[in-house]
Amino acid sequence: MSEIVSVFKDIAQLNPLFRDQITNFSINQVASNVFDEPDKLADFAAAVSTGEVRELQDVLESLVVDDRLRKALLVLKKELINAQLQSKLSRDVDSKIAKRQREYYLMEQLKGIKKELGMESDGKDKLIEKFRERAATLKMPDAVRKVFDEEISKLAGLEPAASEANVTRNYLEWLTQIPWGQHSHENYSISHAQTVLDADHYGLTEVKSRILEFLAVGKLRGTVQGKIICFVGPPGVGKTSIGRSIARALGRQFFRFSVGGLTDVAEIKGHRRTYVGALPGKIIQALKRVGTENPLVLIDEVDKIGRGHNGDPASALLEMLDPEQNNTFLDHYMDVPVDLSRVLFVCTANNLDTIPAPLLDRMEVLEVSGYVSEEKSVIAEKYLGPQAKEASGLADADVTLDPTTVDVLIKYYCRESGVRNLKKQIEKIYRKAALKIVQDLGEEVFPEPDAAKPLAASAADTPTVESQEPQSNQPQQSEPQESSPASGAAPVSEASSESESPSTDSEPRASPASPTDTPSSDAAAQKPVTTQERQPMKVPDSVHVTITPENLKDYVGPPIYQKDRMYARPPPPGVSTGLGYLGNGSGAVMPVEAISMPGKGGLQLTGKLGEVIRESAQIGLSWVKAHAYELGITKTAEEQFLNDRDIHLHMPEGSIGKEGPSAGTAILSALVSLFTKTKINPDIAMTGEISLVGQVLPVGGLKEKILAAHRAGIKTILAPAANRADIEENVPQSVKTGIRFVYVEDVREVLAEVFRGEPVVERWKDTLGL
Ligand SMILES: Nc1ncnc2c1ncn2[C@@H]1O[C@H](COP(=O)(O)OP(=O)(O)OP(=O)(O)O)[C@@H](O)[C@H]1O
Repeated sequence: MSEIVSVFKDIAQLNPLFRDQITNFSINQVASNVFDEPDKLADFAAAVSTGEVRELQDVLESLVVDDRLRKALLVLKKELINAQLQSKLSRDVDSKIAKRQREYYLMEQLKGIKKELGMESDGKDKLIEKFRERAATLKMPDAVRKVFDEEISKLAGLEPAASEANVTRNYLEWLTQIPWGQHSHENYSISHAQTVLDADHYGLTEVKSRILEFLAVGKLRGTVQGKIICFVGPPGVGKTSIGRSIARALGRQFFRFSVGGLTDVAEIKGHRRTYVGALPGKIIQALKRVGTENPLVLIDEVDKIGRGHNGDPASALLEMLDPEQNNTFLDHYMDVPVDLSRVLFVCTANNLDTIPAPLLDRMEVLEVSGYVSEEKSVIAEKYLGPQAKEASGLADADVTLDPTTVDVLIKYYCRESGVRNLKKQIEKIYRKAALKIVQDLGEEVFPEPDAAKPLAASAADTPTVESQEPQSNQPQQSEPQESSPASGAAPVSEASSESESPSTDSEPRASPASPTDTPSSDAAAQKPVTTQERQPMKVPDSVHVTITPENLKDYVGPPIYQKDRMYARPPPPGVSTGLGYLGNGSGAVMPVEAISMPGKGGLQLTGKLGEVIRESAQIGLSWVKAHAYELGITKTAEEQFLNDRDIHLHMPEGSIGKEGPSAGTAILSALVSLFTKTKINPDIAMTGEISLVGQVLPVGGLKEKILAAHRAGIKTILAPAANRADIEENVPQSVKTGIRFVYVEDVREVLAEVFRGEPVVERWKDTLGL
């Protein structure tokens, strides 16, 4: 019974909503189906419809409750709930629709009013008009024009707020910002190019003349299309900056990007438009940035391009650079062919070995080799020094970097083949000099007028102070402005020239000045803001600074290299001098050290040596063992040698990896020197691969090795005979000056030269045929 009562209660609570419509009808229906006592129907219906619980209970008690009634009542309750829900839903929907309609109606009215007033046209129309205007100025190829038209009509049909409209709009932005058919006027004048190249770089004669040849061909052909120049050389020799100079000489726009460590193809070919945040690749971005179809694009570090899981960027680069296919370069984002054939591509690399072969094949390689000390000092004097002086604000000051100081810098601070480090040191010197001058002369000579004024303004809490200040300064500034060249007036002129810009600024900005002043009632809480430009300050003529070798330490700290050479002269037996070629494209003088100690005939190798160089050491040792008697190491041909001793061979500067076979002759000489207890003259350096029977085989990287030897003051170089032509033809005479070259085919010739006049050679004269 209690269950029935609770159902009745529920019905009674739901009921008032449906009093007039559903309830009576349903109850009558249910009642007529369920109850046998028709006279009680009316009472029941009335009780339910009024929701009077007590009455309901009374009615209920007077009824026979059975299963039929229970079921009937549950059906009734369900019906009521459904009906209530439906009515609620339809009411909600109705009110929402009404609200939308109202909003739409009002918005349309608003648009109409704005249009009438000429306040704003439809944003989309404006956008489409902008794209059309842009496209009209471009010479789009037909295929591109077709895509453009399609995209425009697509945009026109889209609701501006739709995400698809955003994608289309971005695409059209890019499509209309590619400089179709727009190019800068090119200048193939040889004399102009010569002037520009000489103004930017010292030396590099070979590179410059190759560039001029390239221009001459361009002049005759009317184009330099189909050429990819690649500058190869050690770091800091000017590969990137000469690329910039070529652009300047040709009158082309310049864009540079580096592909070092790049692993994602999308960086070059772009993302597909379907991705969120998709962008075109670097070259399309370059075209957009420079706004011409024929820029010079410099691709840095092409030898360090990576290989990711996401495709092979080198192949994408090949597609971009290859003159055969780049007139229809397809960027994933743009999805229309873009003609890159007018772009002049210049690549830079430290090492040719790691450039993918198909790419290298299409390049015109120009070697930019390192500099010898004399070249470095001219570059420092004529280029780096003046640039650094100007950059430090000392252009007109009497701050002199003595030429002898530059020599000391080169010798004890910057021994590498490039000039980047030298440039950094020179910049450091001028920066330090600037600080010293400012500190020594003090704030009276170089006052901070700007900082003082806003502070005073806020302290005095008068908004007018600031606007008065420029006025009061205005008359002052005109006198010292003229007298600024006068020595004593320098600091004053600076103070006044600072205030010159506010005075010119203050007039047109008189009105914006007052709003900034208004809130200055609580000026303490406000950060002082200014539109004034700082003016450079002049160093008084009374200041004279000379950087000499003696005071150099105050500017750049103690020397990095303490000695001219690694060893005191002459080094002990077991030390020879090799010439190495480092992975970054520069050469280096690399000593080889060998010692022996009690042991069992083992060979220990250290100095971060690669597989091939370890093999060279094994070959060298085997050769020495095999010829121990002839060399005078053993007394008889049968005598066992090295049974009770170990050898340790080391190549200093262990942090630098050493690869390749070219240290063979130096290793062998070090071993012979060790066993015969004969010293080797450190002025002799050598390079060459050795074979087991004692042949000396050709090696690479000679130009850089000779440059390094030149910088280290080496007097004699022993090189493989097979490299003679390479050295005589390809290495500039200036680099070879002062060095004697000995070309060798066999290790015996090496030993004869290295130990000339020593007992080891005397003993061996017959075998050597001396
Ligand atoms: N012959 C030169 N004359 C004048 N300045 C030079 C010369 N060679 C190099 N420089 C200067 O040295 C600096 C370093 O050059 P740059 O950056 O072009 O070196 P890089 O060869 O591209 O090095 P990396 O391989 O590390 O990229 C530049 O400021 C450049 O102007």
